Amino acid sequence: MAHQDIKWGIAPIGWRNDDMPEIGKDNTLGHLLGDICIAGFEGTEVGGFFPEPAILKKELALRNLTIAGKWFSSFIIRDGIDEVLKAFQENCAYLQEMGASVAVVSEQTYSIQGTSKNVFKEKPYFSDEEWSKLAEGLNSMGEMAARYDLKLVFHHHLGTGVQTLEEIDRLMELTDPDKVHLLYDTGHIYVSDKECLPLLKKHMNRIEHVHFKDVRNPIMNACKEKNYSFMDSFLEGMFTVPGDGDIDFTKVYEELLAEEYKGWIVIEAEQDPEKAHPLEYALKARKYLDTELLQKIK
Ligand SMILES: O=C1C[C@@H](O)[C@H](O)[C@@H](O)C1=O
Ligand SMILES: [Co+2]
Repeated sequence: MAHQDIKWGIAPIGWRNDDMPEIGKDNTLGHLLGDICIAGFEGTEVGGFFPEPAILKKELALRNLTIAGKWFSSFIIRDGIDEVLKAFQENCAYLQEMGASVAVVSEQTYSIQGTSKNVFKEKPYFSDEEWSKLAEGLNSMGEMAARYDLKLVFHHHLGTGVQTLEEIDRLMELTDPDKVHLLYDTGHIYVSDKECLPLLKKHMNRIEHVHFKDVRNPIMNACKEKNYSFMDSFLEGMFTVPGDGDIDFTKVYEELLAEEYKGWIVIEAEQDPEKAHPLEYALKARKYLDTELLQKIK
């Protein structure tokens, strides 16, 4: 048992959403960080609205919070690796300055996550040539991340070319395990493949960062029925905090402990903050983690 090896965070996405910047735009950094403290989390990930490092560091230090990582959209297939590395270097320098441990990367070439396309039926697929280009590019990015004391963790995502377990298998096979690690997001793999444990069991040795996102089955099924996009689905309430949906997080957490996972688990539940009060949901998550995971699982 090693509960103490896990750091618990909560992502800004319940307060403000980078995929739809108008959502929760009146929620300030102070409001977010204050809520994170009230709910008893140790840190967060960087949101698009966060200020420059000097200001952010002060706000975090005042509340004894830390930064786990930050999302980076790569377009390796579309733009080529040289172009991507220029922007990624800046991202890594920023994260190193913030004392983060991971650089979260998602390949967004052909992604439909920000479009009105049906997220359940219209995901893109890469050609063999594109897979090779992606893997080569990620290896270079992983090398760069390591130079900044960071681990590159790849984020599989609905509506992208790396969504299903089969696609994650392929990416893991094609990339160097010392350079490219995996971010395990329960919600994305559950909506994609209807289960989340097989990915965890198969690729535990590559997982270096975790997002706990729960899914409400009835809403997911309704969104599928209505051919909803990714954004319409989360606005409808497809995702929620652990304990409030249909994923059994006790099994997930037991497996992480059994495999001696060390690192961050970040609660990440995008919903419309007008409908799902961010602090109320952060407290709901905290209560579930305390009572069902931390106290019961030995
Ligand atoms: O980690 C994430 C970051 C978001 O921007 C993304 O769309 C969300 O679904 C997610 O899992
Ligand atoms: Co995620």
